[in-house]
Amino acid sequence: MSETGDPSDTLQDFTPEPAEARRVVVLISGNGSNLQALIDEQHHDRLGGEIVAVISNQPDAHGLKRARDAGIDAVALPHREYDSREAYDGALIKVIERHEPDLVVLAGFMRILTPRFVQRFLGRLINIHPSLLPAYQGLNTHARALADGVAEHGCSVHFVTEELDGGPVLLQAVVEVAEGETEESLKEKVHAREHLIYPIAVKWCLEGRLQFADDGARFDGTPLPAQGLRMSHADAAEELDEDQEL
Ligand SMILES: Nc1nc2c(c(=O)[nH]1)N[C@@H](CN(C=O)c1ccc(C(=O)N[C@@H](CCC(=O)O)C(=O)O)cc1)CN2
Ligand SMILES: NCC(=O)N[C@@H]1O[C@H](COP(=O)([O-])[O-])[C@@H](O)[C@H]1O
Repeated sequence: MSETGDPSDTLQDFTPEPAEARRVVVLISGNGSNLQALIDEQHHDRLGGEIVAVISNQPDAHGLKRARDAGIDAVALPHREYDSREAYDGALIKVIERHEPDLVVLAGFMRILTPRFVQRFLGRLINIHPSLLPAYQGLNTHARALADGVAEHGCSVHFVTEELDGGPVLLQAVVEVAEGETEESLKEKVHAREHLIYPIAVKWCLEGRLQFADDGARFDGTPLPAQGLRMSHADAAEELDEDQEL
């Protein structure tokens, strides 16, 4: 972890440590199904690192139970106990830094982060968003996509920047919107693909294959297109299965 805080320093100095030494902190607010997908990959030694803490702004988040059941440090840090977003983010930074993460992963973390927080972890802070960014930034993405009658929807993994859901996209997965699709059925389709691509994105970030740069993101040193790498269901399953064969 670079002391300058400059992401290019952080990433250029990023020499992949052995997998067991790479440390991940996950931030959640709710159910934690994406967290569970990461935990499951870790248990199969396919995550490329270890989840050392799970932190939730919602003390009753089911994801905290998932963390405890997996023997992972589960921390409730209620945002309602702080007078301002800045005060909360300051406390959140301290809790995270105690765990010395190589990567901070937002997995259904429903708080807009302050510039101070983003700059502290820029380049090693990622999020999964339930749309094909740059479409449908923000909340209620499935309902908005259905209301617009789009034929395709999906999910995106991106580096987190100060611009809400505007950071460089790393991976995307596309789902077809069927006739008669409901918000719930579409959410389930997208969730299933999130659970495939997020562990892959985390692994590739920890390995230094996905890297943040001032002009976007890179995969194995090559600049990524604006919508990142599109991963089909088969691509993602193969990537995970390949590791399974190792
Ligand atoms: N500075 C950034 N912060 C966050 C980003 C980001 O890219 N830049 N990604 C989001 C994740 N996110 C969508 O993927 C998201 C989360 C929360 C909200 C939001 O409006 N939150 C409200 C509270 C909503 C609630 O409690 O239900 C708020 O913070 O006031 C929008 C988008 C994570 N943060
Ligand atoms: N804007 C952020 C956002 O909407 N994130 C979305 O919250 C869900 C969390 O589910 P989970 O708690 O079961 O992982 C996921 O679908 C994720 O894409």
